[in-house]
Amino acid sequence: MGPAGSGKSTYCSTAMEYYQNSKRTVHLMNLDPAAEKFTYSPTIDIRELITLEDVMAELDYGPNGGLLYCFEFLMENLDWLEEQIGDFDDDYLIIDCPGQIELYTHIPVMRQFCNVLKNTFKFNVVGVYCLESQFIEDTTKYFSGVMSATSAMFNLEIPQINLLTKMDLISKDQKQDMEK
Ligand SMILES: Nc1nc2c(ncn2[C@@H]2O[C@H](COP(=O)(O)OP(=O)(O)OP(=O)(O)O)[C@@H](O)[C@H]2O)c(=O)[nH]1
Repeated sequence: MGPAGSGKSTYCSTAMEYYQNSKRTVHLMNLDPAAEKFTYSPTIDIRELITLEDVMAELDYGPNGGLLYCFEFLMENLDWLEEQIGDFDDDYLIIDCPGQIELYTHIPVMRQFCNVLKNTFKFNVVGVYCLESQFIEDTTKYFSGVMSATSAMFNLEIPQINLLTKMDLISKDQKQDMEK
């Protein structure tokens, strides 16, 4: 999870490759009903159940209301999800989430989804919150990002790893400052 463009999909496909190379069985789910293209092929794709585009066209919703509708629709159609993950047993499942941070910080849908994964499907759920490392150049942006990550952690009530992404774009001087 994390803001739009923070590197979530890139992290998911890299993690997927890592697990596959370590001979673990791993699946990848796209949970973004508005996703257009991927750097990976998802095993499970919410867009097979519902897409934001269809909701906006058919119900005349805006993007935010449409996204909420998609999540509510998913929660009402858990038999679809059960069919998709029915025989995963002890496999790993990486879930690539949408970039609207309000889903993690103050709207209950993602928390409900995590509860379903934990209580109904018996997964051990861990959140990975992606934050662009360039934010450390700007105190306001950095603190705002850190507070959003903290808010997600409190709201979702799952163990959370906070990840600074795009470290290759950080200058040598900034890296040295970080290490101090
Ligand atoms: N240089 C650099 N670019 C990266 C890195 N990770 C992601 N990017 C680039 O950042 C852009 C956004 O990355 P995505 O992985 O699509 O980000 P996202 O959070 O999934 O984006 P949304 O799905 O739109 O919310 C893409 O152009 C990536 O190639 C990184 O570690 N280094």
